[in-house]
Amino acid sequence: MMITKQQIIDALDKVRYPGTGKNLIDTGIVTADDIHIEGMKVSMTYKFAKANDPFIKSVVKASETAILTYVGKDVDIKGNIDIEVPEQHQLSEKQAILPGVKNIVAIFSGKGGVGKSTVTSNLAVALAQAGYKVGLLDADVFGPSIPKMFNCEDARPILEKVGDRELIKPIEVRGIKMLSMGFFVDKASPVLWRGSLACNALTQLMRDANWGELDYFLIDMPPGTSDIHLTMVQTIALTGAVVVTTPQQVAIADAIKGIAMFLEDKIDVPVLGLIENMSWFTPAELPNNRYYIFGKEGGKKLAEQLDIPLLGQIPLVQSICEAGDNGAPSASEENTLTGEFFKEVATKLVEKVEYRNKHLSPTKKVEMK
Ligand SMILES: Nc1ncnc2c1ncn2[C@@H]1O[C@H](COP(=O)(O)OP(=O)(O)OP(=O)(O)O)[C@@H](O)[C@H]1O
Repeated sequence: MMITKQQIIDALDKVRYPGTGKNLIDTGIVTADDIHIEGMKVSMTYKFAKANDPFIKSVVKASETAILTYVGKDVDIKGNIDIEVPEQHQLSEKQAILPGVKNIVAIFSGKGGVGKSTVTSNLAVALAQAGYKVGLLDADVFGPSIPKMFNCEDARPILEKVGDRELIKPIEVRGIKMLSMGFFVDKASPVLWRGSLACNALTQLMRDANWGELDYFLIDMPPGTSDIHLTMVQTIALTGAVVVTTPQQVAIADAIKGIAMFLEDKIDVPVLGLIENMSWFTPAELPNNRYYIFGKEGGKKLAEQLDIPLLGQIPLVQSICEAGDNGAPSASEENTLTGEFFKEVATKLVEKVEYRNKHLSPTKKVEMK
C-alpha cells in the first residue's frame, strides 16, 4: 500500500478544530508541507497559536483516529504528530507554580466532617490578623465549604491581564486571597467532578491565578487520601501538612492513614503538626465543666505517639459552628475565647514552619514514574 499526501489531507479534512468548527487544513494548524510520508510512517507538525490551547490533545487524538480510519489501520501515525507553539507561550507555560509564595501548607483530615474547613478558614483569618499575606485554596472539590464560611458564595472570579498572561483574580475577603471550585459551579447543583478533571482544575487554580506575593498559602484538602492529594504533591512543593482530627477513635484511625501518606518515602512531606478539634464541650451556663463527647485527648495522644507537634486543642463551641454558617470565622472576633484558641494555633503553626524551614531541606515535588 502506498500512502499519498492527498489521502492524509482528505482524512484531516474530517477533523474539526473545536474552537472554530473549521477543519485542520482551513485553520492552518497543518499544511501539506508539514506532512511527511516514509513508507507506512506518517509524521506531521501541528502549529497552535497558544501553548495552553485546551484542544491540543483532543485534536491530536482525533487526527490519529481519522488517519487510521480513512487511510488505513496499519498507518504508523501514533506519537508522530509534533506540536509547535510560539516561543513566548512555551516560556510562560514553564513558569513556576506559585512563584511568589513563601510557605504552602496543606490541611488534611482522614475522616470527613472533623472540622478541617473550619480550622483552615480560622487559621487563615488568624494569620492575616497577625500581619501575614495569606492565600487560601479550597481543594475540597467534592464539598467546597470555604465560600460559605467567608460569605462569598456568589462571588465569580474574573480574569485579569498580567504581562502577556490572562490570570484568574482570586476573590479577596478579610485580606485573604481565595479560590474555590465552589466559585465555578452553581451552588444548588451537586458537584460531580471526575477525579482527573478535578485534579486539572485545581492545578489551573494554582498555576493560572494571580496569587502574587504571599507568606502563607493554605490548602483545604478533601478528606481522606485521593488522587487530589497525589496531584498536589506532584504539582507543588509543599512546605508541610497539618492534620485535623477529632479525639474519636474512628477519626484517629483515618488520621493515621493520612499522616502515613504524607510521610511515605516517595512523598516525604513534613507533617508540621496536629490539631485536635471538638476536644470537649463546655456549656455556656457551666463554664468550668468539660464534657469529652468524642473521647478524651485522642488527638493529643496520637501526636505524642507519632512524635508530631500538637498545635492545639479546640473545643466544641456553638459559636464556632454559627460563625462558620454566618460567613464570619470565629478567629475574626476580637477578645473572645474562641478567637484566642485559633490565634494560639496560628502562632504555633508559624513557629513550626519557621523551624522546619531552618532545619529541613526544601520539599521536592514528587516525581511519579
Ligand atoms: N470546634 C467546633 N465547634 C463547633 N462546631 C464545629 C467545630 N468545628 C467544626 N464545627 C462544625 O462542624 C461542621 C463540619 O465542619 P467542617 O465543614 O469544617 O468539617 P470538614 O472536616 O471540613 O468537613 P468535610 O469533610 O465535609 O470537608 C460544620 O458545621 C462546622 O461549623
